[in-house]
Amino acid sequence: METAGALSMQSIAWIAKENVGASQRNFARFRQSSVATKCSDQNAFANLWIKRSSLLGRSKDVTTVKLSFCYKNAAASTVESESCYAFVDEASILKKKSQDVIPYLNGQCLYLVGMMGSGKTTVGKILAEALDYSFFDSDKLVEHAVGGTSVAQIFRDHSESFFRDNESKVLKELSFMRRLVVATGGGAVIRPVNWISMKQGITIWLDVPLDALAKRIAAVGTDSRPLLHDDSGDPYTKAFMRLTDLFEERGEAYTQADVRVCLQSMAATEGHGDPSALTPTAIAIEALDLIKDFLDGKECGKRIA
Ligand SMILES: Nc1ncnc2c1ncn2[C@@H]1O[C@H](COP(=O)(O)OP(=O)(O)OP(=O)(O)O)[C@@H](O)[C@H]1O
Ligand SMILES: O=C(O)C1=C[C@@H](O)[C@@H](O)[C@H](O)C1
Repeated sequence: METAGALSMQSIAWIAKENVGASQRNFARFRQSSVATKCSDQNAFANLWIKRSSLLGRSKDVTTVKLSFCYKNAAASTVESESCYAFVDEASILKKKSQDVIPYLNGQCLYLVGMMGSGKTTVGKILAEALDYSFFDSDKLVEHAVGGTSVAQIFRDHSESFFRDNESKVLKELSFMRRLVVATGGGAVIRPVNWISMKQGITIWLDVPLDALAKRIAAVGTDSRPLLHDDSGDPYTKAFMRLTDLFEERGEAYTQADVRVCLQSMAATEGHGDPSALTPTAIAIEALDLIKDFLDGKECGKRIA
């Protein structure tokens, strides 16, 4: 179709959530005036349908785009329709979303909280690069502060509470800084004093189902994770059992975060239901969306008050 050919790749390289309207199975309608203006017939208007998974930034390369045209005076609502392929790449989406969120952030730090293995380091580094922030891992800072030994060794040579005291000191020092993404230790949320430090910035909970966490941890082993290492059994089962206990103790604490990135919900929105299929970049993109919503809400609150 001639008009479908007029749809430029540029026009769909970026899909803002607020432009997404009604949805069909696996497709979402994308309202964009530039598409309609590319319609050669002034009496027609266009609907652009983009594969839903692309909206989460998951499709790395090609996505299906359906373009349908409705003529204002026609009896049938849709008289022409065409499918084509377009490139929607995660990197451009991440870049665009981070540019959008930077003015709202105004240099505030981001603190990633979540269970061990939830991706705080992996997603944190992606966010830091996209926002042109510095990345810090609080576990690494504690290791450095205690003379360069590993977290596991600190637990062995000293105690968990010695580790936690140093973790609180590190978080307090970071709270005076700006333009940082901090991956916190999985247990940082249990001390209220740490929330006072982290709430100087924006707190983001990476909420990953325990089953997916146990799979990730089993894949890399539990040597570096002292709280998981002592139990016996196969790596997946011992990780899953211990994570379940820890989550019972801490689940509530994570809900204090300003923003919750729920991988189960993301996977459900994508239609496949598998949180393990979500890329770290897609998770970072979702985090940026939610951070912007959170900061928008704060601004609205200020205006209303
Ligand atoms: N979205 C993802 N999909 C698949 N694997 C992932 C994803 N995010 C992280 N991983 C993998 O999971 C493991 C744990 O990730 P990462 O170190 O980022 O988590 P963490 O929350 O910082 O962990 P910890 O609190 O124990 O330091 C790594 O092997 C990483 O490559
Ligand atoms: O979940 C936890 O309590 C921990 C997570 C790691 O990041 C480390 O901070 C340490 O192993 C404790």
